[in-house]
Amino acid sequence: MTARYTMTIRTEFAAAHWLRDYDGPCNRLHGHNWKVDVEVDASGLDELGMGVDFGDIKAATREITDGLDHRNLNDLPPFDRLNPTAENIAAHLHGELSERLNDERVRVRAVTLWETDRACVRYTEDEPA
Ligand SMILES: Nc1nc2c(c(=O)[nH]1)N=C([C@H](O)[C@H](O)COP(=O)(O)OP(=O)(O)OP(=O)(O)O)CN2
Ligand SMILES: [Zn+2]
Repeated sequence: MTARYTMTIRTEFAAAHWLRDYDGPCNRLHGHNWKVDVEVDASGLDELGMGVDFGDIKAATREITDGLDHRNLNDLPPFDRLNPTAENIAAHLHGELSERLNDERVRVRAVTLWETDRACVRYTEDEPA
């Protein structure tokens, strides 16, 4: 049996957005306090007995979300061309985090983006066969 450890951190940021071509009030500028849950898998432990230090996951996440905080997402790449839906934001965060954290032992498993307390998207990617 192979051990797998999944670390999860949560952080948040505040940002405005509006949805292009959306038939409803979300096509007007409005804001959310977005919550971000990041799940990271490790296939083993380091010399300290950690999969990945929670602090390292938080630091990598905040490095990205600091650029989104108190901004209008529609003004920022890639959301100046890609609709800033929870789906697209979660996928974007997953890609940016994977570049920072993935290595031979560590994989970003999922990013869950909470748009409100009642609605979230969880983004994952299938491993290539
Ligand atoms: N699958 C998705 N659905 C919706 C998204 C999205 O990103 N992905 N986004 C929105 C809007 O951004 C909107 O701001 C959120 O709307 P809603 O969930 O209706 O938020 P409310 O707080 O108004 O919800 P109530 O629970 O009805 O009060 C819409 N859909
Ligand atoms: Zn919204």
